[in-house]
Amino acid sequence: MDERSGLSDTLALIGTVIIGAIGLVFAIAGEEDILRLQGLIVLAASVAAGLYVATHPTNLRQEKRSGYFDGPVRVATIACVFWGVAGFLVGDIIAWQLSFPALNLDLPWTNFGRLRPVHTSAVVFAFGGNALIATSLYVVQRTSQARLPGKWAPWFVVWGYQLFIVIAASGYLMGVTQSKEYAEPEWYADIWLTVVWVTYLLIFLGTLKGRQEPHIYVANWFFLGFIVTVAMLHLVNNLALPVSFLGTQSYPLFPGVQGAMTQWWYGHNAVGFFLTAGFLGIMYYFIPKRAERPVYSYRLSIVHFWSLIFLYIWAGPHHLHYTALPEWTQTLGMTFSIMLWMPSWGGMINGLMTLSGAWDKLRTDPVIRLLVVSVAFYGMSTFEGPLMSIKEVNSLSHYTDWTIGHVHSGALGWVGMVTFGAVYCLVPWLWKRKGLYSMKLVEWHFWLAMIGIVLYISSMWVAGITQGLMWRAYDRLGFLKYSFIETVEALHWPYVIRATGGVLFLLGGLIMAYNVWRTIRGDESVDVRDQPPVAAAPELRPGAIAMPAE
Ligand code: HEM
Ligand code: HEM
Ligand SMILES: [Cu+2]
Repeated sequence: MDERSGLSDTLALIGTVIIGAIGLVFAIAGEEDILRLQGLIVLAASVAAGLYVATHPTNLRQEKRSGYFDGPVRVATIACVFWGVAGFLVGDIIAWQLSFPALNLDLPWTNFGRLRPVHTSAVVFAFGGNALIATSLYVVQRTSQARLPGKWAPWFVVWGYQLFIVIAASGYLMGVTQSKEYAEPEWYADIWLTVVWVTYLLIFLGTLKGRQEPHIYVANWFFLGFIVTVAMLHLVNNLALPVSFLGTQSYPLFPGVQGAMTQWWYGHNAVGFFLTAGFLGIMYYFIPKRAERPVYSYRLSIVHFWSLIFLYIWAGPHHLHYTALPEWTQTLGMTFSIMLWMPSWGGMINGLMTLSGAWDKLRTDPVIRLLVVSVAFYGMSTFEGPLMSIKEVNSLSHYTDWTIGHVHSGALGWVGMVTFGAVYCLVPWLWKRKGLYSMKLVEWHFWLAMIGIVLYISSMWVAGITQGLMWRAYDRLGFLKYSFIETVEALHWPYVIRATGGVLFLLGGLIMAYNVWRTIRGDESVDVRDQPPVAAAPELRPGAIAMPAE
């Protein structure tokens, strides 16, 4: 064992001891049951991590010789599938609750209010976040021809992130929330995420620094943009003062309309950088790789990147139309949202046209189909978004299920499908299998998810527009034509249809989990002939990006 690896083991051990000590303090002195319980979880996790580090001393030189650092990527891939299924399940439960309120069961931890953030965090941060961690750490190594730095840091990122998810979700179930959408976890979970995220940034940058390729492939720009911006958003939006360092509650630093603006600057850019930029990184690697075609226009991909990040950051006020926010701010948000349409569609065209000369693969390879359909949904939701940001349209759509439909055309259609495609590519590559266990099952997954999405978003358009029009209907004397409860009753059937779509989408997710499990277990592929040979295409390089045949 050389000196440096000895040092990294010692540092890792010190880290686990510090974290374990913090867990112990919360477990003993926490002022609320939930904080004591979470302290115990942290303590148990650190003890397990500490034991593992202590019994697995490293030999860095030998590790380096073993090539890419893929253990953490494998864990994140499995976590993505696991949390995906969990998140879809909770989403469908709350969808049925909206159709049949009795399903709230009159218990605090099963009611809609607590389960909704469990759903949103599970799908966005746990399913989506693990997909991004897995793909970014996979892609940056391949396109840089370099190994992730450190011995324990990449493991810390992946397991530390899972711990954050467990702390956040257990908190929601027991009623802990700071009531900021998509940023519900309280101060202590936020601090933990900051530590994990900064480590993520450092290992990503470290890999780029050690790259053997002079050029930084465009997917890495998108991943880096996502990591850096999410760090900034997370820090600013979560500035808060805890009531007590041994209690869960805190107060945000920004009051009133400034608080609202900060929240939606965050919320909107969580969409822009988490759910969009990061997943575009996936698109720019996995589509060319799977199709064995160069990116249609590398120049356009660079323009796509810079225009996207420049425009997205200003569009947040479209979430606060007709509020106390100054008029000019709302107009600014609307203007930038409309401009966003262009780079978004430029990117969509770039993704779709990458298939030029390989369109037949759409017929033969359901994995390519998942990836390509996701790009089509990207185009659809980024057309709908600018439309909804126009104040006159928003006056109808805001507060209605139209927004929920828009969210899920992006979330199920774009984020979901592109992730499924990436997972189906990654699993045979990471576990060095000849192919997936079954392509037929991928085909099934594709169709179940597709029909699920169509049911979801079409029912929400109907629900949203019905709701919006009923709310603004007046009678001859100027009275509201409908009482609120009548508008709720009108939504029953659309809600049932949405929840049915959710069942199909969930079934697709379960099929994926089964297929992934059989592939990892090493079961003989039932239809390996129908699959592209694993790792046939050379790695994407700057030159090869234009010419993957090189
Ligand atoms: C089986 C699949 C899914 C079902 C049945 C489902 C269902 C739901 C339901 C019922 C809501 C609450 C709507 C309301 O408050 O009126 C919701 C909200 C939400 N879901 Fe899903 N969902 C699913 C998958 C996903 C996925 C994969 C993502 C993201 C990648 C996602 C992201 C969101 C977000 C961001 C919200 C909050 C929307 C807002 O506040 O405007 N969902 N979902
Ligand atoms: C050019 C791109 C886009 C623009 C301009 C845009 C614009 C908008 C607008 C105007 C709203 C409604 C705000 C309101 O009335 O409250 C909205 C909501 C939302 N959009 Fe988009 N959108 C875009 C793309 C996307 C994509 C690709 C996704 C998902 C991957 C997405 C996810 C969401 C979510 C989660 C919300 C609901 C936020 C909430 O109220 O909780 N958007 N978007
Ligand atoms: Cu937005």
